[in-house]
Amino acid sequence: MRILITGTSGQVGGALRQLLSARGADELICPPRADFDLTQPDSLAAALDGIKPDLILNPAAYTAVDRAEDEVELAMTVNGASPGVIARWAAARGVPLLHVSTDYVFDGSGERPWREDDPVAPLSAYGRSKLAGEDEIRAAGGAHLVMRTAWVFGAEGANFMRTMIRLARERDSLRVVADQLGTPTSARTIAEVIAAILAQGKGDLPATFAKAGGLVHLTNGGSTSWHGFASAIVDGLRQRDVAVKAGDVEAITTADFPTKARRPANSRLDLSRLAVVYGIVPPTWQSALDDELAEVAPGLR
Ligand SMILES: NC(=O)C1=CN([C@@H]2O[C@H](COP(=O)(O)OP(=O)(O)OC[C@H]3O[C@@H](n4cnc5c(N)ncnc54)[C@H](OP(=O)(O)O)[C@@H]3O)[C@@H](O)[C@H]2O)C=CC1
Ligand SMILES: Cc1cn([C@H]2C[C@H](O)[C@@H](COP(=O)(O)OP(=O)(O)O[C@H]3O[C@@H](C)C(=O)[C@@H](O)[C@H]3O)O2)c(=O)[nH]c1=O
Ligand SMILES: [Mg+2]
Repeated sequence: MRILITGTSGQVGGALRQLLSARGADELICPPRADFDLTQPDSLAAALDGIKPDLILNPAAYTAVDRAEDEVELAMTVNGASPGVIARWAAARGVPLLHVSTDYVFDGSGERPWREDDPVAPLSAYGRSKLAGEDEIRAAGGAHLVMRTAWVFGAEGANFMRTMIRLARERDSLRVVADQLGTPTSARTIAEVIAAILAQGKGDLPATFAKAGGLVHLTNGGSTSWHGFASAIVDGLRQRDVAVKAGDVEAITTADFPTKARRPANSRLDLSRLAVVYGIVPPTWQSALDDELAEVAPGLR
């Protein structure tokens, strides 16, 4: 099978490329941004005609949450309009599309984890742009699976774990918000779950996507706050004998840490559908963090 993977210089695309190429069963086409530019939706149909994929995996996105507040149109084009073009191309040719979306489509109200059919109400320009992408894909009417994930981290790429590692080694103290709850999710876990679903879909991927109604939540197991995540990162570094300058991580509130974009207070995603439909129960976020720290720690000692 010819699989197009977008965004392979990013966390999720990179992990997908690594995992699927190690399995060696498929031909992977991983264009750099210059050859598949989501800021240019009008160029994508011709690019897709040239690539001729049998399956499209689309993790590429505009992911700068605060900057999106000042680049609303650009974020909308990359995260909304372009996925729409890809989805219509795919629907017209019977090519299944797997797309990655976000917890930031929710407003973060309430106390329980968000289910797939709960009402969406994004608080940020990034969240609105990702919701637009979801809507475009559903409207295109082809075989699709939108996977909403959250708080993506890993040994590579720009992410909160790597930011905290850098700050903990540079600064005397860390201050991190304790009133936003969610689930850190490793890019590796996301790639493994996607690969497992693709394996289940061998022969009839559209039916496998349809079993979930085209939408499924996917994070690691458990939940914490950004403060809890930061504390676990610092503890994990110490346990691995990495010198850390910062003392305890100070718990602060969202009001103490002003940012351009608003973020959901309750970002936890309910994983029941993933378990019921696909029989997949991802590892806990602590176990995923352990795996990533094991990879980076040797280089930090
Ligand atoms: N990061 C997170 O915490 C979360 C992410 N998500 C979603 O998961 C998906 C993957 O995120 P993640 O891997 O972390 O993202 P990254 O920011 O690590 O990577 C984004 C990728 O998209 C590519 N990209 C950005 N703009 C364009 C463009 N105009 N044309 C082509 N390619 C482009 C980037 O390429 P380049 O290197 O050229 O910039 C990069 O390869 C995204 O859809 C995101 O919305 C969901 C929840 C949490
Ligand atoms: C760096 C830093 C951040 N924070 C806060 C700000 C924010 O509320 C929270 C996380 O900060 P970040 O900027 O890393 O997170 P953010 O960029 O909002 O992460 C989001 O990215 C997009 C792409 C998604 O889809 C989401 O699921 C989510 O992962 O931590 C602190 O409290 N102290 C700090 O020193
Ligand atoms: Mg960020």
